[in-house]
Formats: sequence, C-alpha cells, structure tokens
Amino acid sequence: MSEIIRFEEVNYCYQNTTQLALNNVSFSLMEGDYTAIVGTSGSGKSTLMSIIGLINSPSSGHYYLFDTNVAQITERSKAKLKNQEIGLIFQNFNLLGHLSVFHNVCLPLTYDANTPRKLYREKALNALRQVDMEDYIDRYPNQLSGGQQQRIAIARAIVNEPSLLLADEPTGNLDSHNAQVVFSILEKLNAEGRTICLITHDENFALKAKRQLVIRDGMLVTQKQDASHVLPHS
Ligand SMILES: Nc1ncnc2c1ncn2[C@@H]1O[C@H](COP(=O)(O)OP(=O)(O)OP(=O)(O)O)[C@@H](O)[C@H]1O
Repeated sequence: MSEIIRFEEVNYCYQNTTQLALNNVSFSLMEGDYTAIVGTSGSGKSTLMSIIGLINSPSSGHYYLFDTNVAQITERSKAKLKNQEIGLIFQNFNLLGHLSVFHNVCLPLTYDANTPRKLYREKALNALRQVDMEDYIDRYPNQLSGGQQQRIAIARAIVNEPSLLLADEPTGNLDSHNAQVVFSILEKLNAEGRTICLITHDENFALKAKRQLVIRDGMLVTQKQDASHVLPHS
C-alpha cells in the first residue's frame, strides 16, 4: 500500500491569532485507510481537515499529498489535484439549491475540461447508483430529506472517482437512522478501495474506523490502529 498523505511537523496559525491551531503535527495515511479524526470542540480537527483538503496551507512544516510537496506546486496544479483526487463531504451538505440533483452531482466535472459533456449523465448516474439515489436525478435539493441530500453530496464527492474522501461531521445534521445509512455508504466506498478520512463526534462510528487520530489543543496526542481504543468525550 502506498502513502497518500504525509504531514511533517505541520503548524497552522490563523491570521490575527497568536495560538497555534495545529502544533507540530506529523502523521501519514496510507492508501485504503479509513481514519477518524476525533477530539473536543476547538481542538483543531477542522483545521487539520482544511489542510489535508488543500483549502489552507501549513504556516510551517511540510504536507505531502501523493508524494508531492504541495507547497512546491502552482495554485493551478493544486486546484487540479484537489478536484481530481479529493472528494469533500460537509455537515450541512452544501448542495446548491437552484441546481437539480444532476447539476449538483456534475459540479466537480465542470471544474476542468477533461470529461466530455456527453458523459456527464452516465457519470452522474453511476455516482448516484452508488448511494442508491439514481431515481432522484431530476429533483431539487428542497425536495429531498436531509439524509437524501447527504447521499447526493456523497455522489457529488465521488463523481470524479477521487482516491481520497474527506468528510467533516457528515452525520452531524442527521438522525440516527440516516447517520447509519451514510456510514454504511462510507464503509462500502472504503471497502472498494477509497481512502477515507472523517471527523465525527459519534464515538461508535469513530471506533468503526480502522484508525483514529486523536487531537488535543492542536497537537496529535494518539494515533491508534486498535479499534478498542477509548475516545475522549466532546
Ligand atoms: N477562522 C479562524 N480564525 C481564527 N481562529 C480560528 C479560526 N477557525 C478556527 N480557529 C481556532 O482554531 C482552533 C481550532 O479550531 P477548529 O475549528 O479546527 O476546531 P475543531 O476541533 O474542528 O472544533 P469543532 O469540533 O467545534 O468544529 C480553535 O481554537 C479555534 O478557535
């Protein structure tokens, strides 16, 4: 298995603050990993995810994604890498209300010219099939339940067939049944070979991940592969 992500002594400090949101963080993720990032509110989970997802850059230290030091590539190459290799899933789904399910799912395809338009419908249907939502392709987000919207958001995240899926509290706005459905989909995608990294406050789901990264006050305090690990309460 090859390494997908490597952090070397990464620090991150938000503008106009003095405290480090990430403090000397080093770890790596391998292809096929299913990793939960856990920690109390304000510990730095979203900051860590924003760097993994190429939304923010380290203030110091090094971040390697697919063996590429992301500080050494152009913004254009970074945008391309992000669009083709990373799928993002958010707590509040982030679907565009004025677009149909089809157009929402196709959004990542429109960001670069690699995919001919005539393949959009086939690719969208393929992604929607993986979340069991292909019958909803012509609906609009406001015609869907929260759980259905999150499944559409997952379809959008996988339409480009990225190798890495990042999910920030993907079930935070869902009831327990829909949360279970979403986690089952993520487990299936991981079983099919996608690397998954998620933030969750739900200990049961975090413990089902193959690995947990525990973060406290911006520092990585534990890296556990052992599913019997006891997690801190948020
Ligand atoms: N835009 C920002 N500007 C300044 N400080 C920020 C900003 N975003 C986050 N922080 C600070 O950085 C630290 C880490 O925040 P982060 O959002 O990464 O935590 P978190 O673990 O994701 O929290 P939560 O579980 O509540 O979402 C906190 O001290 C927070 O106040």
